[in-house]
Amino acid sequence: MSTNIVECHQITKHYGKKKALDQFEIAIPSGRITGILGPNGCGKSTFFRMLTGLVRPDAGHIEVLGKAPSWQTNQDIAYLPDRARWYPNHTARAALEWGNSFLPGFSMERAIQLTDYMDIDLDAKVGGMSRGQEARIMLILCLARDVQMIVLDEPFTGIDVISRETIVASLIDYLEESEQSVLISTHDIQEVEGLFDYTVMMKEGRAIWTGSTENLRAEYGSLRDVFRKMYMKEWNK
Ligand SMILES: Nc1ncnc2c1ncn2[C@@H]1O[C@H](COP(=O)(O)OP(=O)(O)OP(=O)(O)O)[C@@H](O)[C@H]1O
Repeated sequence: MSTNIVECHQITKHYGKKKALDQFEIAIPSGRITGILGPNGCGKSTFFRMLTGLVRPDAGHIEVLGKAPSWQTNQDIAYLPDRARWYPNHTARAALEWGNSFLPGFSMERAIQLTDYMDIDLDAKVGGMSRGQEARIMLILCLARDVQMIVLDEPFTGIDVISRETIVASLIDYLEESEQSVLISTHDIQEVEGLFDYTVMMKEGRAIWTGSTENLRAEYGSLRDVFRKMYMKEWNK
């Protein structure tokens, strides 16, 4: 198998007349925490849905973990869709029990450790939790799986800065021990800048920069500066 977990060549995807991905070209190495960064509507979720076999390209070629994505990809990838919510009347424990019954590679032991680590009361109902606590449960459902790849679509949206800092710190600590490859999309780089060791910058359905975050910083300054340039259309690459 190649050392890249994801390879996309000349991917195009339309929704009606709207072009969501435009000759999208990318190679993502394994074992990294990769940030997929870009403004609203640049195609991040479309790319993630394609990785998990939920959408197909109109043209081009995609390989994930050395194979074309399909419904079986669920065996190898833990995917957190954007705007994912859990049933409000269920407890955190019920969410984990569901994960244990239905998600391939799920470890109840690891899930319980993570709830302890992320300070979640197992007997609390999700409906009575804060947005940040619920987000942690959705993350735990992904992180407790022994899969090669974890894909998190906008996991920090709507979460306040303090909770976000806590979640990011837990993620960094937890993933340091792991050999899993993690892809995280965000349009808001505040407080997550230290999380990514590999970065893909997207704009208007294209990957406009891909490489180690260290190289990106050396070339252009902080991710925040790069982002600002993108928004202000100063980016000519
Ligand atoms: N099911 C759909 N039907 C029609 N248009 C869609 C659909 N899904 C996405 N789009 C459009 O495709 C483009 C890319 O959307 P996508 O959700 O992939 O971007 P994104 O970068 O994830 O955005 P955000 O950060 O706002 O979640 C947008 O213009 C969006 O409106």
